[in-house]
Amino acid sequence: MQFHTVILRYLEMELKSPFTTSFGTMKTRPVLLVEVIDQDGVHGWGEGVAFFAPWYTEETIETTWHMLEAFLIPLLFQAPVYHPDELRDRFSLIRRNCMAKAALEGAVWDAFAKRHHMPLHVALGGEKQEVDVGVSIGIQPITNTLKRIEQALAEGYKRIKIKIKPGWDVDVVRDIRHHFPHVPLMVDANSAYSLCDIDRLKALDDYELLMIEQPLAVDDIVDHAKLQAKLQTPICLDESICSYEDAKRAIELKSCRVINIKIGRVGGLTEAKRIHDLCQQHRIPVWCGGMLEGGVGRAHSIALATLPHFSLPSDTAASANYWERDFIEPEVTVHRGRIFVQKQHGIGYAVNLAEVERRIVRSKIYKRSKG
Ligand SMILES: O=C(O)CCC(=O)C1=CC=C[C@@H](O)[C@@H]1C(=O)O
Ligand SMILES: [Mg+2]
Repeated sequence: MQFHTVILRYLEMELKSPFTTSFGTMKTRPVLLVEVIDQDGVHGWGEGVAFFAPWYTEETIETTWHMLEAFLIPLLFQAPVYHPDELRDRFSLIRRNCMAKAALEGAVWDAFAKRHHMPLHVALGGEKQEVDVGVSIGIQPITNTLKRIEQALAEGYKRIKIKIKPGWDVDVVRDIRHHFPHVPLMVDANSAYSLCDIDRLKALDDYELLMIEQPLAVDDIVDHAKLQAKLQTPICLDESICSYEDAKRAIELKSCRVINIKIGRVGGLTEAKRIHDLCQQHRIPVWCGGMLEGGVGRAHSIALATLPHFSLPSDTAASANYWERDFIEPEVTVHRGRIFVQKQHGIGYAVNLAEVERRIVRSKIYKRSKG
């Protein structure tokens, strides 16, 4: 495939309700849509998942745009792509900037699958026809939290994740367990703790949590190993794992017992697959994390979650969990906690350009120069 056109579109999406984590509250979600077009007019779609501010990783929507414009799109135009796996090497000239790489690589994967007349999940080697789904609930007053959990369970979600931070942890989990003694429950701290908080984290061992996600700093896999040795509850790493090498080190050091794989955080589907395969070899359970994506990003995550070793519910809730109206057709729906994987070629969902236009902040077309 020789790509000759890339279109970047920056949208702002209003969340149905604000989402609060240990680092702040989000009401509006910026989305960077990437469209690639090859020599035969095959289109592919990708989504950049960075936020406005660099509080989850160091990337933001603006740094992503810059990296794409200044470096990654020129690298894509430089030579044909026979298989999307090649982009991992081609982009390795650029350090990190994983979300920028993943946005463009994802669009190429979609085009590749469409060109070969197959659904993206088949192109990736995925086998499942449906994926199990959980829901992630932001920090909010306990009565609202309990109500949200009840509603999510009524909708069939297979696992509940709540966000915690120091001062919003053990008491909340105790309350939840009181009302929902047997619900599959986990917590996500987004790095809000240090080893000094070990007693507080150990107190969570009493509540049969599936896992504690990213309790310590993003670069603290050594401390995570010390913590995991003292906790019964499995630690799941999220922000700490940005590559295959990170996953390898975390497994060797026993820093975690579960890994959350997010396509954007690890630099694309090819790297996500490598981490999946590594975890499969080491019998480390994995699940597909979410970034409050729009429909295109969610479609990529659903395809990834069909790989055989994704054994725990994904953070890929229904479109209606986040938006009044998503910009894909059909929207993502969840039935009894499962998403049925689309059979159409590529990501399996069409981009609704009218819905995209409604939210557009700016867009730009990049053309390959001839010769
Ligand atoms: O997309 C979803 O539903 C998952 C939402 C979620 O839990 C997260 C989204 C974005 C950043 C984080 O706060 C968080 C996570 O860490 O997994
Ligand atoms: Mg997380």
